[in-house]
Amino acid sequence: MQIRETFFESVHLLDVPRYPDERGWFSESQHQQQYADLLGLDAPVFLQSNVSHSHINVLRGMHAQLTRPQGKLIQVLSGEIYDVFVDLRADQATFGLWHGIRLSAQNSQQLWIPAGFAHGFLTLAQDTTVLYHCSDYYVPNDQITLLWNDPDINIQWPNSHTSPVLSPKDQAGMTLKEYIKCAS
Ligand SMILES: Cc1cn([C@H]2C[C@H](O)[C@@H](COP(=O)(O)OP(=O)(O)O[C@H]3O[C@@H](C)C(=O)[C@@H](O)[C@H]3O)O2)c(=O)[nH]c1=O
Repeated sequence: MQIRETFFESVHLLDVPRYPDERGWFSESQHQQQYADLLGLDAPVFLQSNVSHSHINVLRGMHAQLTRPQGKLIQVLSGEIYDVFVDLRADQATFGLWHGIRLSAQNSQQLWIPAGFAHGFLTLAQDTTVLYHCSDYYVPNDQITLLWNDPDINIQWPNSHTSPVLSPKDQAGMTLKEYIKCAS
């Protein structure tokens, strides 16, 4: 497996091998020991796995958990997304900065986002299915939503001329300034 650096030192893009043959292809979606070695993590790394399916132009996020932050290993099974992560690690010089990466079902790339980031994505294709493994459980009362279009974060979403479809929770997300107050 090949590991690529991204804008943030601890966020990695992984090229997961695919094994094609006359039937189609095979690929491993999660191998505890390999990921622990590759990413320098302690096992157990993943406690919960999720799948979401979305129509085109759906924006989910930006989500984080305050006291039980989740690391996420993200992979697109069908369609395409623009995946975005915002650094919420208060002790980092990159606090409040964001980065985005396109992920698609065309390859078996996976994106590893460690705990401490808010995460979200915009779907760029109809019938987009995303699989992600999380390093901790979902704790609804612990979750916060950062506003996807907070001018202080200034995420440059693709197709910005059209309004994305958001859940009511995500429409009512907090700004980075509000987050700083609520987290301190
Ligand atoms: C995230 C999650 C949701 N749910 C339920 C709650 C709700 O009824 C329904 C939909 O939840 P949400 O609207 O929060 O789903 P969604 O907006 O897809 O939330 C996800 O967004 C992406 C960007 C992430 O990074 C994930 O960690 C997760 O927060 O599913 C669970 O049962 N378990 C879970 O782990």
